[in-house]
Amino acid sequence: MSSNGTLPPRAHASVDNLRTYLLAAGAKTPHRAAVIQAAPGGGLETVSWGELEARTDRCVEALDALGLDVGDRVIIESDTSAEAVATLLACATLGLPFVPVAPGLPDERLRAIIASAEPALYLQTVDGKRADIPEQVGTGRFGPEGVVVERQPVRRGPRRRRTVTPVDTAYIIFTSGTTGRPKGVAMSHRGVISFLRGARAADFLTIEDRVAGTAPLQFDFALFDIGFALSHGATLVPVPRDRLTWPRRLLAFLREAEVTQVHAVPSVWRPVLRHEPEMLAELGDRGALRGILFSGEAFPLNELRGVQALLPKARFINLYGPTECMAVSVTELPNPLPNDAERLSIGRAIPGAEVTLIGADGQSVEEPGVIGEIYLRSTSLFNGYWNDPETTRATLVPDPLHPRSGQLVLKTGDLASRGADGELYFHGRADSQVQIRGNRVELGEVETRVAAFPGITGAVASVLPHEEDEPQLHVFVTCDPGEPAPDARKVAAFCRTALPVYMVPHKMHVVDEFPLSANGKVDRTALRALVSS
Ligand SMILES: Nc1ncnc2c1ncn2[C@@H]1O[C@H](COS(=O)(=O)NC(=O)C[C@H](N)c2cccc(Br)c2)[C@@H](O)[C@H]1O
Repeated sequence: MSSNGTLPPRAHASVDNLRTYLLAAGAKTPHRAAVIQAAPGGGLETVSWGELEARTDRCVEALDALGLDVGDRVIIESDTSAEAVATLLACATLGLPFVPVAPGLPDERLRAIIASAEPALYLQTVDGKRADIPEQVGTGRFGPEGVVVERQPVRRGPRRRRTVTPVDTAYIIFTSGTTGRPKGVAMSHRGVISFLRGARAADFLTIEDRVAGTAPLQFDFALFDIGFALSHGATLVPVPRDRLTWPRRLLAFLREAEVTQVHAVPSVWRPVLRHEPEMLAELGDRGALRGILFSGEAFPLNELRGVQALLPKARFINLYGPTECMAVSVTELPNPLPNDAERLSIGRAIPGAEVTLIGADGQSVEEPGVIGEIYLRSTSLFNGYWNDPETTRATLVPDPLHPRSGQLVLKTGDLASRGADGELYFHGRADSQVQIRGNRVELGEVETRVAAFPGITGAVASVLPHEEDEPQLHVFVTCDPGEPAPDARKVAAFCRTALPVYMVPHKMHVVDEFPLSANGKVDRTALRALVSS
């Protein structure tokens, strides 16, 4: 009993809460595997649904004893694992927003997140290496046995909340805001669950599936992998980070764990295509692999075609959307893609959500092929940016179709057009739209064309400022290891036959591989720095 004689606040079983929603599917089959993961001593270990719930409740008891109140933040530093899932579900049970971070996060980044989120508690795994957590934050470690608190959190007065509601914040994802100050995306239980419910319409998973997740825990892709797998009663198979760096090790792990679905950003497949195509084909041919889900950035068409050719029987899902709404759409792509496909469909919003394209004139775009900015109406919209009402107001805006209604919609900053059948096609970020000689350049189109040149395996286009002249279009390319470097003039001529002159790259740079961000997306800023240095 807490100080004022009432029960500590908890999510009632009938109420939308991440814990209730993610454990529900396994409640009837407590002996089935909820998580299959690399065992500390090598090989694999299985954590059943019954064991996952027992671990979650052990964590709840330990956290409950600290007297924290609904809304007090808990940082969880870990890779995805059964222990991490139990700990974040325990936080959800008590209404403690968790802030997931991966072990590789630089110290100063963690300090910035702590300064912004002012967490009550910082938890890392039993073998975590992090030290020097600021004094005002409680610390502890978690493992298969539950949570052990090392430094008590500073009590912030009596509990004032009596229960945990669906609109309470489930987690805060800190993304690298353009200003360098971390931007905390606060997502509610209702938001996450409404997206996961809508995503089930894709009918992509069954309880027999083993879903490999490859995203770091600070990326909402990882939270989606956990949510999508567990809400279907399927088995989550977290891929250890050190397995991601070498294709052979990654594919061996997928084979050993008999994985049926792989969720990954497109860049995960680049080294696999380059070094171990046959091994990937085997996973689809004689192995269990039957589904690929990707998100985070457009999958380069030539690379997607390469993966599809090696997995002719697999289903491919393109998941698009910003963290501020978990995502917008879940679209199954044809395998193989039609030969004349020039860009990937991002389909249509999940059931229960609706996209409106808004043109430069602020009116809704109705004609096919015309580009507008994606505005999203949905119950999966985030609660706001942590401690930043101004940026929140610029992102959760009055419905442009009915400004007086009080309804808010998400202004995504992404551009799209609709095909004849109403499906959406992604045209990049509004803030990265570039003009050359007054013409809008579609970087994706430039990249697709350059990557089609014989011997070029990848292309990333970027407009770089030029001191005395106007901005110039550069393209960074990776090449077939066995082929001679392509002649820039021939590549330009190849582009000239298919693209308007202002979209023909002015300069080509050959790189060994594309630098990646912490979330595994191509790091365009790092590429641009190669030139200005
Ligand atoms: N499928 C695509 N084609 C093209 N461009 C994409 C795609 N998915 C994103 N993007 C771009 O990435 C931006 C968003 O970046 S983000 O906020 O870091 N979040 C992400 O990437 C992750 C994303 N929320 C996600 C991923 C998996 C599951 C869930 Br549930 C949610 C979008 O606004 C788009 O510009």
